[in-house]
Amino acid sequence: MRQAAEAQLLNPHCDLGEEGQWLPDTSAEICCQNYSVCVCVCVRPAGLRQILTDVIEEVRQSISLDIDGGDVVHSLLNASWLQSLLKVCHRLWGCCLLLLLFLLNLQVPLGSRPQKCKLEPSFLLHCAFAALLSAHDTVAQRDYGPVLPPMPDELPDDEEATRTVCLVKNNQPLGATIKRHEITGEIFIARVIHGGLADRSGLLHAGDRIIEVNGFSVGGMDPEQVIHVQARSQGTIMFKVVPITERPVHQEMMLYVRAMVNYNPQQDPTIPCADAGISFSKGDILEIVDQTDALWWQARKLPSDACCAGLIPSSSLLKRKQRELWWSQPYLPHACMQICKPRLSTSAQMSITGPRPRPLSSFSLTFLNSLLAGFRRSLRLCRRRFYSTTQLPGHTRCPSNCSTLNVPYEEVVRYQRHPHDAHRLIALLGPSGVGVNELRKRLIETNPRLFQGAVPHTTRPPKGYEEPDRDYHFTSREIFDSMIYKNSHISADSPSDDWLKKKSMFGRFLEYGEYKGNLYGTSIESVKDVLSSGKICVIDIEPNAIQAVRTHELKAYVIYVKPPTLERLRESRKTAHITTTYYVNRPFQDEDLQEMEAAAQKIEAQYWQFFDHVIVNDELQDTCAQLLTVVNKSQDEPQWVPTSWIRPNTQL
Ligand SMILES: Nc1ncnc2c1ncn2[C@@H]1O[C@H](COP(=O)(O)OP(=O)(O)OP(=O)(O)O)[C@@H](O)[C@H]1O
Repeated sequence: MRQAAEAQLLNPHCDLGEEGQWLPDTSAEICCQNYSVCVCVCVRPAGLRQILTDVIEEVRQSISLDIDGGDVVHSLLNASWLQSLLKVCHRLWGCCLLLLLFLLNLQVPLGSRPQKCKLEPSFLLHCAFAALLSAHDTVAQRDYGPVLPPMPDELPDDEEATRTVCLVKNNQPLGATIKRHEITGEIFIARVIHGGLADRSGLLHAGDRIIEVNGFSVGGMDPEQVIHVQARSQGTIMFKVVPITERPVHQEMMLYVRAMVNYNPQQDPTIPCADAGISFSKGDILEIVDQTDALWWQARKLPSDACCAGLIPSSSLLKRKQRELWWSQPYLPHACMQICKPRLSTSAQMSITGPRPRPLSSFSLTFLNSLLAGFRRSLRLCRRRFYSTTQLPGHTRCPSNCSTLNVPYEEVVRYQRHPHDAHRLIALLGPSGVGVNELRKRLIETNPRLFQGAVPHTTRPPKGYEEPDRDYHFTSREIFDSMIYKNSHISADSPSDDWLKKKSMFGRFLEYGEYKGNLYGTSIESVKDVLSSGKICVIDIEPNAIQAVRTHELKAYVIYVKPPTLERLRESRKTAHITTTYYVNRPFQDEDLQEMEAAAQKIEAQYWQFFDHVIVNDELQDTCAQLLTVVNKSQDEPQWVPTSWIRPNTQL
């Protein structure tokens, strides 16, 4: 029984009773002997009671919090205490099953039992109960080992309590890093990696001072030499440590983030241990399991079944790194600034036939410059021109506006739309010519009762066949300008300015632009009108409008339409036409396809982290089918969304 108990694999993070301690992992087989402090290794009923009490308390706290139900369930199911409880249940169930088998055996009529079953059922039952009672007595009397040598009588008062920990090496790393004290030169355990071998042993902690490794004193050694000694050991490895006296209380909390930047520990000279780091790319979801260290957090990349976490830079450290990198780059105006000026100048370069746009008033020019974006067919050429002429952004110098510099990790939660809630906005984007409009059109055609576009605003007069508020919201320039102003300056219900309040009743724009002297734009209100009618609103946006749609009220699901390889583009677009002017479509030329590919690279380099889904538009029919599936999933299945959408005022 004792051996069986010693071999059990239980979670070391849950204390089972005051003196109790989870048994170590079998794969580590820790033998714990202490020269002056006795470490008890047992499983006590009090411990189980404690777990159950914790469970009830945690559930009670979860209920009292006003948070998303799915989030609570997800947190509960992932909680370490539940995992521990399941392990306990698993083992208890194993015992019960054994007992049940004996009892069943007893129920079977003697005649029907196989001949080879020689033992009488009553005898088997007796043995089982006897073993059970004996195990109970053993545990109750605390008659378990290893039996430690008696404490020496004459122990000096200043004798330090030490702990000897013996781990059996397997092919897993130890899961701990060490460091040398700058002044004393002593070697300490710097950090224990969550879920690693050392962590699961429960016997090595950050702050423990290492005295010996495999019998060798580490006094005067460098951390590298200590690691060398450890690496040379075969079979088992033994540490003699002075345990840290006051272990920091480690509060385990669930935190999920979306990475807004790429990170590779192998290219980071400042990481304490590159092998302990994990790499991640923009858009990856990370589960932060430890934020104790202000500089280096521990995390898992999802989806993952790895129990061992890895090191990642903390939010503040990553911000600092991004800033340093940014300063080291050659100056490039940031896209959020570039997007304005080149647009105006390129539209001039483009020599679009027809009257030139009338000069904007200084008022509208200022605000148009701040968020100029193309809209529909009229400005597709501007988009194409813009992406083909601007530099690849890389790390551009715009510290105040660049979101990746300010928020390297975006806190996220799993969100499941309630059937009675408004649908999530579907925002499609991609390089010009890739097929965003084609896909949007086809999606709406599949079910016009469910899918609908937003009605745009324009300052141009209606054409004969156009119906106001169905084809366009035809507005005056004055109202359009006030909506642009509202975009930049006033909150939705600023009471101070009656004039603006009256003029801006149409709300703010997601994006807007000018073509041939007329303004065009998509307002948030137009999108909300569709959503509040119970339909799914499908719009196409410029990449720089992503931030405007990623809000609590619209909860946009952003789908990036990516071109296939150049080879496949040539093949699939043989009969397709590209829009060159308002009136002219012509077949794609190779140059168009190359421009599309280059534009795609630029968009991906800057905005990949915001894409909820990426669809490669190769075969049109296939892409349409994929799009439909993805859109349905976006509404019906849980998705990672920024925490601020669900719990405002959340910041890392
Ligand atoms: N997968 C595809 N295979 C073949 N042709 C396609 C495919 N996707 C789109 N097309 C065609 O490519 C052309 C350009 O598509 P579309 O107008 O939708 O581009 P876009 O992304 O909206 O770009 P822009 O805004 O510049 O027009 C259209 O003629 C469309 O029918």
